[in-house]
Amino acid sequence: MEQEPVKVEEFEELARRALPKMYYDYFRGGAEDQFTLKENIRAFQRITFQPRILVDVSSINTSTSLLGHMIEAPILVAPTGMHRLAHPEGEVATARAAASCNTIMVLSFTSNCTIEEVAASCDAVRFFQLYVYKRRDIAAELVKRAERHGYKAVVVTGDAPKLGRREADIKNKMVAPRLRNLEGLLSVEVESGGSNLQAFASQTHDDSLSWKDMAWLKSITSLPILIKGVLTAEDARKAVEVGLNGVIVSNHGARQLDYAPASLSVLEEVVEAVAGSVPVLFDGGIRRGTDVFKALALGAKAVMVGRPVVFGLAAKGEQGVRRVVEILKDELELTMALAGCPTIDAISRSHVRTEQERLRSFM
Ligand SMILES: Cc1cc2nc3c(=O)[nH]c(=O)nc-3n(C[C@H](O)[C@H](O)[C@H](O)COP(=O)(O)O)c2cc1C
Ligand SMILES: CCCCCCCCCCC(=O)C(=O)O
Repeated sequence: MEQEPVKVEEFEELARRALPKMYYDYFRGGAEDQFTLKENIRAFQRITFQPRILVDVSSINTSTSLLGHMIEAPILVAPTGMHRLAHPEGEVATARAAASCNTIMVLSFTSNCTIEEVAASCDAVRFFQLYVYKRRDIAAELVKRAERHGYKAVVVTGDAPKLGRREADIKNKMVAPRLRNLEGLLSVEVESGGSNLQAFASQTHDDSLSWKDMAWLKSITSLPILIKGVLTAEDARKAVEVGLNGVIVSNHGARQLDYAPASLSVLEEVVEAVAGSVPVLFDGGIRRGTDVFKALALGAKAVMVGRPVVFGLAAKGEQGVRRVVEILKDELELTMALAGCPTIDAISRSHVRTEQERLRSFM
């Protein structure tokens, strides 16, 4: 009998066995040499703990609030495209799992289930991720639909003027289904000798999108707007200047610009740049509760999880996603106890040590 995974990483192998190679490669892959993909994981290994002892940790509380919404733990579901390639129930299963874990799912613009189907599937707080297409009216229409169906924030992705070069998809001649949110709005014929995702994105994504356009985005919605893909203090300051409501430190799971820094390695400078004016979220390489703790200690308000969720979905549907989030939460809880932090607010910068700090301590 197959053993139940005891750590999140184990879902990847189950997903590999469950999926056609083309889809598994799409979900797992990064851009080009996949340097950043490895760095996203290695960056966590370079941070160690400075735990405190003899703290009363008989009761641990992982709950926190984000933009006024209470969640059971600061672990969100990142926007990832096309969940029906992982499981027939697609994003509806993911949304139900997130809801049962009392956390927030960020629905991808490139979902297979529609904004409306996901909204109707369960009662939970959810955000909507937006790609801005050359056809601006489509963004306006989808944001309006998300707002009408109770989504609580817009996450605009800023790191994908074009899609990164994912060589496995090119080799596999990756074919994706049409995007159901776009039915009746856009019909694009894609002919490609390689990945039809890349071909589709290069026809549709607005690669002229700039900071100036954030005023337009604010004009089409009253929802809070978070910008996803920030990797520098400079961009974090611009996000605050143009009046956005949150910053997400992310390199898109290393699927866009290869040799971009590991998200974790730039988190602190972004946190310092925004100086508490808006929440800073984080994604890229979260595989353990210890990773969640490290990101929070470096100043993230919450983290988002991409691949592990999709692998959980591919392996075991809704229950698989639920287990992934639960395992991360249980590990976070244990880490908090062992580090001497009974609450999320108790996690501080002084609970972790970077590699530079460790080296300096030898001098
Ligand atoms: C299969 C896959 C699809 C993704 N699709 C989207 C998307 O539609 N929109 C988006 O903003 N980010 C997308 N991302 C990036 C994730 O939101 C997130 O930044 C990344 O997965 C975090 O890294 P992790 O996978 O190591 O957790 C995708 C990532 C993966 C792996
Ligand atoms: C013919 C339909 C093609 C649909 C293409 C969708 C592009 C998905 C991109 C999702 C994403 O951000 C990712 O990293 O992958």
